[in-house]
Amino acid sequence: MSRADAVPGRHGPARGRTGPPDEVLVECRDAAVTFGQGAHAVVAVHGASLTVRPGDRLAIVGPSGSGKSTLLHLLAGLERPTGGTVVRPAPAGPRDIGLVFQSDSLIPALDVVENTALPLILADVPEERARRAALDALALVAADDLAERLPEEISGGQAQRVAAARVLAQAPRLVLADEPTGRLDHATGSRVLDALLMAADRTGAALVVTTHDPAVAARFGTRRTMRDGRLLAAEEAS
Ligand SMILES: Nc1ncnc2c1ncn2[C@@H]1O[C@H](COP(=O)(O)OP(=O)(O)OP(=O)(O)O)[C@@H](O)[C@H]1O
Repeated sequence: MSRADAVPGRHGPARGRTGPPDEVLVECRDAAVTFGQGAHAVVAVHGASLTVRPGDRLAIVGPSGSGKSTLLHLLAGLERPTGGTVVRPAPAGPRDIGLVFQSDSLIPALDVVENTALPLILADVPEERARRAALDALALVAADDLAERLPEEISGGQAQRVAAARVLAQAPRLVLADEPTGRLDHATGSRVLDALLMAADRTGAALVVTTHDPAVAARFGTRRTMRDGRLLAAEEAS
């Protein structure tokens, strides 16, 4: 597989926790996922090959049910391939992969700022520093006014912004976002996307999103289309 199924972003030089230029964060080699068995088997992903390196900006596009989320779950290590392999050359530590998923993943008993700071606290960042980083990240997605609220007191779209802020605060090397703007109006969606792209530029992270939205995909250096579980060839931005 050649360099850059996903190419580096166009948003300036990467800084932060960068590694060697050819470093691979995660690679799918002919990776497949079949759910169920026999007559009920659904092949969600057919033999996908994809390499993600620091600084990559990749949008996986395609219609509902085409396998985008399943591919993202493979990259995240949340789904095991039923065929082929997914290789992660360096073992992923607690702060190495940041996930922004469709389903609400906030902890009900923690308020918004505590939820946002949680990955840092789990990685032993001192509480006050973690809280400040969380508030900064919430401000980036215009959610700092929600800081003291519980998840049940915010809307689904606001929860999506908080999930994005949590990843921004964590500053992981690989950010995987499943339809990060799916439930947001255009202006708020743009703001979340700006924040994710800016944070990834700042830290040198790779950013991989799934999306239905061509306007979102257009902001990414590389677009890969999923169709009926098949990952089509790269279409690189000019
Ligand atoms: N846990 C599961 N068990 C059985 N089938 C599943 C499971 N998860 C996904 N599928 C099926 O696999 C296929 C791909 O689903 P996937 O969620 O990856 O698509 P998607 O492109 O992300 O869709 P959407 O844009 O609607 O989120 C679909 O046919 C779906 O019904």
